[in-house]
Amino acid sequence: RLSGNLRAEKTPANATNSGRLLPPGPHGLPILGYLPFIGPNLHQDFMNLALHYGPIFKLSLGRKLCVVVSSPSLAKQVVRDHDVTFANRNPNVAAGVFSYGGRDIAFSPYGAEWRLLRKIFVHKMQSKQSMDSFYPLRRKEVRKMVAELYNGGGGEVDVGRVAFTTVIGMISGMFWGGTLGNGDGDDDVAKVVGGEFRSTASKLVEVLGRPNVSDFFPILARFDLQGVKKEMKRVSGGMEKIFDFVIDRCIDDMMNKPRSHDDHNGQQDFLHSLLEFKDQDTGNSITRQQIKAMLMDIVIGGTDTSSTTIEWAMSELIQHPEVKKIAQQELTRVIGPDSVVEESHIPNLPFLHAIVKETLRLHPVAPLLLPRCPTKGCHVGGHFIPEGTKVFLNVWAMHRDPEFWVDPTSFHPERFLNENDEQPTRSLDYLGGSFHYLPFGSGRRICAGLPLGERMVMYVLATLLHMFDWELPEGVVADTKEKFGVVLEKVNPLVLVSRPRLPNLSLYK
Ligand code: HEM
Repeated sequence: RLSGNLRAEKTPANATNSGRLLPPGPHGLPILGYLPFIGPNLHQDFMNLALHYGPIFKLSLGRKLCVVVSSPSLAKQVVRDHDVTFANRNPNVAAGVFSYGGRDIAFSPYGAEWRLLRKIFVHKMQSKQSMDSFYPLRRKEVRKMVAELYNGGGGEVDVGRVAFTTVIGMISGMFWGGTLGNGDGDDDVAKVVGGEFRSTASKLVEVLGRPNVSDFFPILARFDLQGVKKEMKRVSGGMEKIFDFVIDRCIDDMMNKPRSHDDHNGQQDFLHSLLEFKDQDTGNSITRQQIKAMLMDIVIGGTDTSSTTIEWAMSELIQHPEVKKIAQQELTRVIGPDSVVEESHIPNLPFLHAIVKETLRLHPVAPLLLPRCPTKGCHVGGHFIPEGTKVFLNVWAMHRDPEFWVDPTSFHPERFLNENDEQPTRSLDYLGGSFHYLPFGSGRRICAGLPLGERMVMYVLATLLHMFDWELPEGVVADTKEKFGVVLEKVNPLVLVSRPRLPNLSLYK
């Protein structure tokens, strides 16, 4: 549990003398810094250090100076008061490879290119109109998931895997559904591309999460001692080939059948929109490399984040059957026992929203967000943070701080229901103005895919709970052991058995 130390934001006695006093922190060893003392779960180690050194501390990981911020008021200074200074990233070597040296949205430096890419992404893919028009594609994947679970006949189900397959199917449909379909039609090429896309996407995330000595000792980076860079080049090269293939098909398609691809309620797939894009002010298009970098971001930022959240939610629910029961009662009330879930039902499910919020509080998939990097020296909480420092916001610790949360380590979705809970809850981005709940980050670099992430998580979770009853297999005990990586995963994948819950079995086919 957190102690008062975490909240004691002491102003250092000599801060005014030097004006450049770094935060306190452990010394570590020469050259290696604190690296040998860090365990696999960085977010937990950082919380323990915060208990000792306070809500802002520094440590060296190899040659890299890092600062960790663990209180909402200091987080606010970083992401709001000094938002522009901290709107830069510090990509590790593997991220540098897949993003073409930071030419994507997630890792490009704050500036005109980032603004343009983010604007295109948000307008073309995340606007309500686009989201609504892509709904048939999401629905198709959810229906497929239901049929597969039903046809599995109650065997054991790896919930994270099912969620991942569904989410990646939704994403590929939105990318190039108008060009290739989702790979489940008759087109053999589409099938191969779809299958390869799924396996390459998994591999990409896995390589990105590998610890890499080059990240801590830039001087050694050119030797690529563990071969992470080489492996990332190989895997992202594979993904690039898929993107190139589909982009070429899409261009052919546009030349042969101009403006014909509007088969999703008048909305083209995302790739068509990107290829047709022209900046209103400059008339410029975006380059093929920028398109591919953006697609990489969506694959990496949008898949595991969403499917892992679904797995964590199911994991908590299986350990809290009373909460699962209330959620299923809400679903029956809103949707009825003779209908499947539609996205239009989602705003009317406040209790399910509360479950997802509580899941993201206890298991934020990015417990340290994506690290920020100040473009110039800056003061936070009276301490000096030099330019180029890697700055982590430990939201995992903030989400468990007893100053802000009653009984913080327990799963209580009710805490997110308030006197307005009669009103439909519309967004996971609740607490917009406060800084003790930041599962999607905050400020200019807040998650660019929040609307889509929210829709996918809510829709898949609602369907799993409405259509099926879930239990642990005989003799299996549930747990919530977590593993730090690109996303905060479960150590032991959640395996459950399912049984149809609705009487009308034709709804499962
Ligand atoms: C449950 C789902 C998701 C969670 C919890 C999540 C969380 C996050 C977090 C914590 C960040 C870093 C924010 C910061 O530094 O302040 C982020 C960034 C980002 N996310 Fe998500 N994300 C989710 C889904 C998605 C989806 C579905 C997409 C795309 C389709 C996406 C695309 C991105 C991108 C492009 C960025 C970088 C934004 C920038 O640097 O400007 N995310 N996300």
